[in-house]
Amino acid sequence: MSDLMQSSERAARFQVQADGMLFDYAKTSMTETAREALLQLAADRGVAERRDGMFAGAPINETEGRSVLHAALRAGPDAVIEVDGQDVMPGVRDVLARMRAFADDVRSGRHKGAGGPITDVVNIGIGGSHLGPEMGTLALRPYHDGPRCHFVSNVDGADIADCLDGLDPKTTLFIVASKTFTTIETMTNAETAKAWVQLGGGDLNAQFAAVSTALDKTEAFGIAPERVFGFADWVGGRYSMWGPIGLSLMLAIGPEEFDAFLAGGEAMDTHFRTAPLERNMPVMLALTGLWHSHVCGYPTRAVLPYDQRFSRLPAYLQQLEMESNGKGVTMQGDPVEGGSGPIVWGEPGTNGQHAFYQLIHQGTQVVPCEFMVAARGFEPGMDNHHRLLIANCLAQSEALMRGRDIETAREMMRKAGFEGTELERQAAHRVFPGNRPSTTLVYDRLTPYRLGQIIALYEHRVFVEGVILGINSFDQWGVELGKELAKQMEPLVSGEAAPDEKDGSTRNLLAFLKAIRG
Ligand SMILES: O=P(O)(O)OC[C@H]1O[C@H](O)[C@H](O)[C@@H](O)[C@@H]1O
Repeated sequence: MSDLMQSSERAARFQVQADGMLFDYAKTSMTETAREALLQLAADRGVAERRDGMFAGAPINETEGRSVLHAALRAGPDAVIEVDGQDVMPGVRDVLARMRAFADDVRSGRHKGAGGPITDVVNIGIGGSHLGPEMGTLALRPYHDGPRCHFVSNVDGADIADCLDGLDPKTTLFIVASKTFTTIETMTNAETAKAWVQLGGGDLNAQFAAVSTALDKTEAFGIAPERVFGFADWVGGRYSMWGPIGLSLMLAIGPEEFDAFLAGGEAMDTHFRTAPLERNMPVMLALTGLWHSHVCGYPTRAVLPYDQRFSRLPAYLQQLEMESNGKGVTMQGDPVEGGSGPIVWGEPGTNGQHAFYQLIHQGTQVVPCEFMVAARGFEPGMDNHHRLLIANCLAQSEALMRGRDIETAREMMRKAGFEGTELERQAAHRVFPGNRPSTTLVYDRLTPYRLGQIIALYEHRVFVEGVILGINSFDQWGVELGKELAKQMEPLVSGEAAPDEKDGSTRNLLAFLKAIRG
C-alpha cells in the first residue's frame, strides 16, 4: 500500500465525491488493474440492470416474489413507480401526510394522553422495526425538539422495565412497530405496555399507535385505525426507516427535518442511478468491500464512525449487511462462490482505539476498517474536541497503512537505553506490520440530509455486493429456525412438557435452569 501511495495521483484516482461527501479508498491494496477487473465484474453481473429493475418495481426479491421499493418512500413529488401496473406513490404520499399530521398533533400538544400533552414516546419493535429509528434518533440529537423518544426491543423484561421506570403512564405514547405484527418480542412488550397504561390510568385509545403491514392484526390488538400507519410488503424490515417505521424519529425531530432526511436518501438514489460505475459511491464502496472479503479473504470489516452520535450505526449496519448478505446460497439455490458477505462490527472512535484497535494494528488477522468523520460538530466552542477527533481518525488510517518496521523500533529502544537481547525483545513488541487497509468517508456534519445520504449509500452498497455474489439481499430465511425452536422450547422451560426429544446438552441446560427456577 505504501508503494502504491508513492504515485502522486493515487489519492485523486482512488476517491469518489458525491454531493459534498468524499469516499477515499486510496489506503487499500487495490490497483488500477484490479479496479478495472472489479468494474468489469460489476458490469458482467448486471449491477446496472438489476439496479434499474429495483427502481422500476420489478420483483427482484425472487424467493418471496416481491418488489424492493424502499426508495419509493423517499421519492420526490413527481415520481411514478408501478408495481403490477399500479402506481404506488399516491399511497406512499398519503401515509406520509398522515404521519406528518399526527406528528404535528403530538408535538404541538393537540393530541393528548389521559394526563395531558405527550411527554415521552416509546417505540416498541425489534430488528428492522427498531434499529433504524433508534440509530437515527441518536444520530440527530441536535435536532430534537419533540417529546423524548425511547426504544424497547428485547423480550427480556429488563428492557421495558428500565424504560418505563420514571415515565408517566398518562403522558406516554407507545408506537407498536412491527411489519408482520406477529413478532413475539414486540407483541409481548406491547401487551406489557398496555397493562402498564391501563394500571396507571392512561388512555389506551389515545396512547397507542401502530406501524405495520398487517392492518387486521393492529385492529385485533385494539389500536384505532386513525393511528395505524401501514406500509406495503415491498419495503423490507431493515430498509424501512424511511416510512412509517420512522415515526418515532419524525416525532423527535419534526416533519420538516424528516423531509430533509428523505431528501438526502433520494439524492443518493439519484447518484446511484446516474453516476458511471467508477464514480458511483455505493458501487465503489461495494467493490472495495468485495476486494477485501472475496479477493484478499479478510472475513470481517470494522465500521468505525468518528462521530459519537453514530454510536448505533454499527448495530444498524450489522442487520443491514449481515441479514441481507449473510447467505450460503445464490438466488438459484446454488452455493455462493467464495462465501457469503462479511462479518460487520464496530464502535465509534475514539473509544475503540482504547479497546480493540490493538488487534487491528498488531493482531494476525487483517481487519479492513471503514472510518467515517464529519468536518464539523454541533458543539459551539468545542472545536478543540473536534480537531482531536479528526486528528485521531486520520492518524489511525495512516498508522494502519505505514506501520513501523523493526529497524525503527530498535532505534527507539536504543534511545530508551536498552541493549542486546532485551533491546530485541522490546523492539519486537513495538513493530507494526502496516499495509493494513482502510477507507474513509468524510462529510460536513451529521445533519438529517447527510444521515439520509449515508444510510442510502450503505443500502445500495449491500445491494451491489448482493448482486455480484448472486445473493438475494432481501429475504431472511436464516432467522426462522431459531424462532420455530423457541416456540417449542417455551413449554419445556415452563415444565408443561418433557424435554425427552431434545439432545443431551439441551436437556442438561433445562434441568439446571429448572433446579434454580423451581
Ligand atoms: O417488523 P417485524 O415483522 O416485527 O420484524 C422484526 C424483525 O424480525 C425478523 O425476525 C427479521 O429477522 C427482521 O428482518 C425483522 O426486521
